[in-house]
Amino acid sequence: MRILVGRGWWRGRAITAWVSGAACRMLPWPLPALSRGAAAHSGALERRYSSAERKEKVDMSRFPFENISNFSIVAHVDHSKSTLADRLLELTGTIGSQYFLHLIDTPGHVDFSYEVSRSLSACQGVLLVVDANEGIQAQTVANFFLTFEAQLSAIPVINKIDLKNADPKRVEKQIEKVFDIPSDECIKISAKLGTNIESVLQAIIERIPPPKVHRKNPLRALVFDSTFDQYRGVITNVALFDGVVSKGDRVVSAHTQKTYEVNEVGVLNPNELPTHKLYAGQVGYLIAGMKDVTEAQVGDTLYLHKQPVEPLPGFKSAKPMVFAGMYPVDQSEYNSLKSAIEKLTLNDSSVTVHRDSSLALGAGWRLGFLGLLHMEVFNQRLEQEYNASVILTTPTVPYKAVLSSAKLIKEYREKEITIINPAQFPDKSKVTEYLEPVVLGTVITPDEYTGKIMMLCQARRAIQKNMVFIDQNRVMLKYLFPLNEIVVDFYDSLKSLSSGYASFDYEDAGYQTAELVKMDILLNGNIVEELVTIVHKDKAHSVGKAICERLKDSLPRQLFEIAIQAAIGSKIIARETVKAYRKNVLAKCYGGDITRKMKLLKRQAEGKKKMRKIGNVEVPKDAFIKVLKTQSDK
Ligand SMILES: Nc1nc2c(ncn2[C@@H]2O[C@H](COP(=O)(O)OP(=O)(O)OP(=O)(O)O)[C@@H](O)[C@H]2O)c(=O)[nH]1
Repeated sequence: MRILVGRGWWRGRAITAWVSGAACRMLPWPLPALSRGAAAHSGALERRYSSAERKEKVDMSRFPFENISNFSIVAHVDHSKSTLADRLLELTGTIGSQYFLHLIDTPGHVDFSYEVSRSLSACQGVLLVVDANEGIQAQTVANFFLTFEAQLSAIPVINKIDLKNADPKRVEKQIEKVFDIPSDECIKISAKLGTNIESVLQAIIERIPPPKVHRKNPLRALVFDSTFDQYRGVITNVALFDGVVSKGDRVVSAHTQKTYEVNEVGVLNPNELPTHKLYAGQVGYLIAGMKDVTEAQVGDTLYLHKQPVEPLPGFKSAKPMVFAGMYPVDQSEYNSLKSAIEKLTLNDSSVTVHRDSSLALGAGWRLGFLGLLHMEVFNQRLEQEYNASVILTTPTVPYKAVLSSAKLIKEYREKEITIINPAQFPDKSKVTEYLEPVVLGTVITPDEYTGKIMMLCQARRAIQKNMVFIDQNRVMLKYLFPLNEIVVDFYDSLKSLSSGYASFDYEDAGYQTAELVKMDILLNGNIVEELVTIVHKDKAHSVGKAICERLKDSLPRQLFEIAIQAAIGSKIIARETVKAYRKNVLAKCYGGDITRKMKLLKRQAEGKKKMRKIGNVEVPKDAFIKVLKTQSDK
């Protein structure tokens, strides 16, 4: 499964940037002919620095905030954020400068919408890039609304006008209809050929307001990203809203209240370039002896020791929304996998890790991720960078229960609990209601697929909220989806129903009441702990049936009949039977070769050791893997 992932995602540089939050680049503005009102000009910053200059450090006071633009590029996958950024860099790198442009690269994907919102809060404007052939897609809409919420100026850029099928007029109209931006504000470019890129730079200067900041106030710096460097510790990306910071200052994290001494400040150009100071309005990096990224959380505010300030609004701790069990394929690899997970989480504090164990799969962990893409990327990195082979179980979502039992409330010390592990699912008699996470999904599709897509959404318990034609033959559908219904294969189904043309994106929409039940799977009357599942009442039968069928296909026949049952409480809702059979491993051994017979019997005994015994039924590890990995196929 892969959702909204473009090629660019896998480029070395981009993957780090997306997983950990954001990366930032600084663009010196090259065109002295352009000016914004009465902005003061204050010297030039050359793009290439001599080693002497590097040693001396750049004097950032030469850039008054009126000459600074902090902006970001947002776009649907493959609509060419990277190509445009490269073009802008190329163009700005030619001559001296009057303006200081910070391009803050946001992760873009909905899994990281909190990181996107924090990165955007460091900006005053965005370039909203739309492909001239594909037009507005679901991710364009999601990105636009994040921009709108952050009250930023959006500059629509229609890219790829060189394509044979480009229809910039149609896209202009879509932009006007969906985002209410007059079509004459759209800039039409070809990032590939470099056509009209100057107009984009000009629009950044003219249409994006300078940051509203106060350099004389005490320091107030937003942490909008952080990375871990083995030798230098945590490098935080900061946007200064007030004040000044320099090497030797002592800064305090508003979130943890820990104090640190600043060892280095600088800007990213695009590599780290140390500066004397950073001033309000500027975006740069700060190194201050933080040991791991949990000390520099996205959205935190840094202020000067003994000069506390009101923290910047919007801080949230990372909230995992998708959980999955992770086990080494071979238990002998437990320690190497543990060390790989530790290394990856050093750079990504939003992954939660709890030790877990399963009688069938051995020792492992229960990991929490921001979303599906986040989970997939983490898994891919384990495989690609650490050569790890893992079993990742079907993802689940965090449910909630509002307790009515005084005893349970006392035990949990709260009335509303979050349930990550089905074993903790409280009985219906002890709760007022169960809740499930929901998301507001946007689908954009050519009209001809609308009927099929609506049926798919209905089958996933989604409630339609809106439907509009964004042009003659493209439809935008909005649905409220239970998160659980899209975590497994929704995106793949949508793509195959629409021959690849529909796009999908979603945003967090809180929790809704749900009729949830705990479903047990029994083998000859004994509960299989690994397969206990929380499901919606309406889906219990189909999910239970699918698990029973899958188990039937993967359980070897044994000397006696095996009843596979799905049950809610004492009520059986699905059943399959594996007929009795005796596997005679000696069947093909004619004659009296006793050593060969012994060998075959020994191998059979070893095979049995790998089985997990449930009651009198022996279940091979592979059967668990098959069921756990595909449990929510409907
Ligand atoms: N024809 C044409 N192709 C373009 C243009 N700009 C970018 N492309 C191509 O479109 C594809 C995607 O461009 P990228 O810049 O990688 O897009 P991106 O948005 O950064 O991609 P992700 O990081 O995957 O989201 C690449 O194959 C580019 O060469 C353009 O103006 N015209």
